[in-house]
Formats: sequence, C-alpha cells, structure tokens
Amino acid sequence: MALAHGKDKHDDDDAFPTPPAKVTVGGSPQFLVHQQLGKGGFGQVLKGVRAFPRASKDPHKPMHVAIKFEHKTSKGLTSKGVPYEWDIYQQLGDTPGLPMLLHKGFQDNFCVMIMELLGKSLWDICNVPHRTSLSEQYAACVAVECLSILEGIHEKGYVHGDVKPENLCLGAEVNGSEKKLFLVDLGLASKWRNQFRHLEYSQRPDDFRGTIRYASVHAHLGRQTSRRDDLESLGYTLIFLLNGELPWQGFTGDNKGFLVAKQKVSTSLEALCSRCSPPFQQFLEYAISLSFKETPNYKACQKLFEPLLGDPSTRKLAVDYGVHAGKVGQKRQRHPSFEETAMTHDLTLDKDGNLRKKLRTGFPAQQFLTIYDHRDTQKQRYHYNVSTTRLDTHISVGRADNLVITAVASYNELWLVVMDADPRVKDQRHIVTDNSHLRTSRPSESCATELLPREWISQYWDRGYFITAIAGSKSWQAMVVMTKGRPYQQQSYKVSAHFPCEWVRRKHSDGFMVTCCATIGSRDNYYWVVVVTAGAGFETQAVELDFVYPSEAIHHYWDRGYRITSVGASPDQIAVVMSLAPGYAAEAPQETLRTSTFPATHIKEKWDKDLYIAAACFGPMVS
Ligand SMILES: Nc1ncnc2c1ncn2[C@@H]1O[C@H](COP(=O)(O)OP(=O)(O)OP(=O)(O)O)[C@@H](O)[C@H]1O
Repeated sequence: MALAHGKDKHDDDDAFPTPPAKVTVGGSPQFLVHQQLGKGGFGQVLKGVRAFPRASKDPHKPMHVAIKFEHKTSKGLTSKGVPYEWDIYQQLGDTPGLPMLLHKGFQDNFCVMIMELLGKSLWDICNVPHRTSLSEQYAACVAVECLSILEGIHEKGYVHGDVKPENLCLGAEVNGSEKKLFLVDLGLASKWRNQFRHLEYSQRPDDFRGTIRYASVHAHLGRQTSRRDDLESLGYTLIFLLNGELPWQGFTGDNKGFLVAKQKVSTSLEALCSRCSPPFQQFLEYAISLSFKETPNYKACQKLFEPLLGDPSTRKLAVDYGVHAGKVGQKRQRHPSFEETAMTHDLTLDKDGNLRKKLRTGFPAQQFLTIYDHRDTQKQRYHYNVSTTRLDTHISVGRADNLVITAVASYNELWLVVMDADPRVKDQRHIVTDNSHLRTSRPSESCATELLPREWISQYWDRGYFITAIAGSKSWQAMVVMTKGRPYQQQSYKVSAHFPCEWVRRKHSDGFMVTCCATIGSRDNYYWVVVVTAGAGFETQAVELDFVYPSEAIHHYWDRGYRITSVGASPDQIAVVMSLAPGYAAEAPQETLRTSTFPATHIKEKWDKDLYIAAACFGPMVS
C-alpha cells in the first residue's frame, strides 16, 4: 500500500521560481515584495509592503501584507488553472481565525494571493536553535483557540485537512494581533457535507492527503475526510508542541507513510501523553473515538483545557472562544457536557473524573476473525490446528462425505480448513506449495509471483476450474484450492508487497471482483495475494484495509446491504472485502467473531442459529 504520497514540509527543499519584485493583482495597490515568511509544498509566502503608503485604519487597506505565490505549473492548481485554495477562500473567507483574503490574481506566471499579514507560526516559535517546547498553559490556549477556528470551518461544511504547527500562526505585531491565533493554508480543505447531507463513507487506502507527521490514522488509511480528522491532527500537534517531538518521527523511504501510521496505531495514548497533563490525553481519546459523521463537541473539549489556562494576564495567547460561540444572530445551542459526551462514546470517568476508553492501548494481539453467513440447514465441518502433513488426510475424509473446501486460513504454521456440502461443485483440487527454499531469503517482488504454483493454476484454469480459497503460511507455503462448477468467467491474481489497491480498482472497473485474499510470509516479510474474478456475481465491492478490525466501516456497508465475502490479514493489517449482490436480502444476518484461539465452542452455537463459517483469517487486532 503506497501511503507515502503525503507531504512533509521538512523533507522537500525544492527551489521555487523567483517571484516578481512588485505586485499588483485584482485591483490591489502596488506592493513591494520583501522577505520570505514561509514556504510549503506548493508555494511560498513573502512579505509585501505598499509601494505608495497612504495611512488607513481600514483593515482591508493595510500597509503590510503577506503574498502567497504559486507558480502556474504547481500541482496545487485546479483544472481551471487557479489554486484550489482560492475556491475554498471564496467559501470560508470570513471565518474567524483565518487570515483575511485581500486580493487575488495572476502576474508573471504566478498565481498571487494577497492576504492579511500574520506573525510567526508555532513551528517557528519552537524551532529555534535550542528547540523549545510550549508550556502547558500556552498549548491549552492553542487548543481552545484552534477548536474555535475549526468549529467555524466545520460549520461551513469544510474540514481543514492539514492542522499542524506550521499552519498555526500568531497575528502580526504591526496589526496589534500578536496574541491571536490563526490557521493558514486551505490547500487541503475539503467538504464534509454537501448542502445539508454528510458525505458518504468511503476508503481509498492508497490515497493520502495531509502531512504524515500530524495526519489522523483515518487519513493514512485513505478514508473520506471528516471533522474528527482535524481534531486528531490537533491532538498530535499539541503533543508535538509540548514535547518537541512525536514517537513516529525518523521514518524515511517510500514506505514512510505506512510505517508512521503503523507506529501511530501501536503507540498507546498513555505513552504518547505520559509527559502531559490529563486533558491532552483525554482530548486525544475523545478525538480518536469520534465516529465518521459525528459532530464533535467543541465546547466540551475546550472546557477540558480550562483548568490549564491560568490567569488571563499571564497568557501568551488571548483566549476569546466566545467570539465564535455567541456571534450576533446565531442561535444559542445547548452543548452536552463532557460527562454526557463521555457516556455516548462509551468513555468512562475514573475516580478522578478523567475520561478513560480502552482505545489504542498499544498491545498488539493476533486474533482469529471468523465470518458467519445465514444458510438454511447446511452440513459444515472444520479442521483446525492441522499440520501440513495431516492436511490431505482430513480433506480426503471430508471429500468422501461429499464435502468440499470453502474456506482456508493459516496461523502459527497450522491450517484451518472449512468444508461444506455444496452440490454445485463438480470437482475440486488443492495444492500446498513447498517454497522451503525461500525460508532464508525474501523473494524479490518480481520473483514473488512464483510463491503461487503458476503452472498448476494455469493447467486447472484451462480445464474450467477457478481459485476459490487461498491461504499462506509464515514459512512461505501457499495453499490454493481450485473448484469446478462455479459460474465464474475469468480470473487473475496478483502477488504484491502491499495490498494492491490500484490494481484492484482497475480490475473493478473491468468487471472483476476480489474473491480471495491472503498473505504469505512472516512479520515484516510477507506478500499479499489477491484473486479477482469476472462473473463473481457481485454488483459492486468495497475493500476495507485497516490496522485494526474496521468495525465502523463494516457496519456502514452492512447497513447498505453489503456482506463480507472475503477476509485476509498480514501481520500488520486486515483486509475486509465487502460485496453487494442481487441475492443478498437486507435482513439476512451476517456475524463476525474475533477470538484469540480458534472459536470451536462458539461455532456450535452459531450452527444452532443456522449461521455457518463463510470466511476466516488470522491477523492483527491491535486494541
Ligand atoms: N498570511 C500569512 N502571514 C504570514 N505568514 C504566513 C501567512 N500565510 C502563510 N504563512 C507562512 O507561510 C507558510 C507556508 O504557507 P502555506 O501553508 O499557506 O503554503 P503551502 O504551500 O500551501 O504549504 P503546505 O505545503 O504546508 O500546504 C506557513 O507555514 C506560514 O508559516
């Protein structure tokens, strides 16, 4: 999975084209271009001073401005050739806490945006020669103010999408606003609602937008952005400002995004916040417990930080969150208390009144995930803890009883085989590849296709068989089951170091659907195998990839009539494939079970309810 497309300001040092020395755009007065104030992935921001000073108290006619230059060849432009950010400013321009947009236009191959001049960013404040961190009082003021700004942006239907110390600036001294907080850079802002409807949940696991260090885990996983993501990024920003570092710094290379995301999920909030007062941990616990469509309780979060704000005269940053809460003409809303919020999030208050939720405890756990479908009485048998040498014996006993293999999984060098009575099946073959020569070395990506028995598969494809189950062991063994009698038309598979999201998307558009997935290999050294089939009988499909069991997404798709049709897990991630088929009755139940050992006793209970194992895998479920 290519998660590393994100930008990390400190990684790229590209030279920008030199901007003009004087600027006049969109009816603005002429500004002389002075020193650089900052730069980002797409442009650079320089100070501008009016060429012909004329004193004015009108904030729209300042002497000093900030000018953002974006070259016409920048990747941040829309198809209309204007910076994406301009459109967003149009919608959000007057939101409190955003710098005022004064003029915009084109000059000398640059898109030019003239805006209210601000002061230092919080990154600049901390990134001095001996690196300083902010006091808890300062960070609490930042939290309260940033929450107000985010509330204002969210109320207008947008998510900022890139909350980080570089984008949080103080006002400019020349404007007398040096104790006020601003949020800059709307280049990654996106809508969370259209008119009055929340955008639908979706995931594109290889599509990352944001800054890797501060991005929410949902953003790493390519989930449709929603309000919760800004709060999670604010949480990481606060910890960075307090500690001067985050535990996931230092990763490099193509796989950086993936490694950072993995580290975020496996860092307990307790460890992350161990050097901070409880409100910072409580805030992060709340942020990561928010559901996709949930409206954050901004006021309750601000209340959390109140005990740390101290006396107003000692604050380096003014706190005036009332500005946004009580705007003229705005209806007063009742905001639930944090205790009420705690109840709805299943967060518990400990004896000191602190919120506790067992989220991101940092304990990695390997679990069985078994999926159960409703079927009218069905004969099913399963064999678990089967060693490779005993595999054929169990399977042949099942075959003698007219059972065929419907699901396989591997765990701790043992196999799980599920066999069903399925009169549609005309014949079935299976193979377990040896691949023992690979035990000492990881095959290169180009040789990895050899992990599956290519010739054996081709031979059976030619005879009308299709792959119907697949599993891979830690010692590079692959088990492939091919069945004759399925109404499939065509099949193809891919072996790849990351879940091949882009390939699956292309296959989806060609009418192929994922019908099996698994991994082969061990921790930090494995390959995904994904099988796609034309004629699988599904209308559409969603592939959910996560570091933990993706409960929210599964419920989202269940509610829309999808059912889990295959699952696979690597030592880091789980892939849940959910499909929509004409035959799925909305009320037909499907259940999942997560257990640390094979759920032999539970299966009997499921059978009593006419629920039968449909898929299984063994994988990571970090809690
Ligand atoms: N109005 C302003 N006044 C003063 N400095 C500013 C102003 N706007 C931005 N800056 C500074 O310039 C830096 C880059 O600005 P901005 O983030 O808008 O550019 P970008 O190219 O979109 O960056 P990124 O790659 O982070 O998205 C900011 O981090 C901030 O320090």
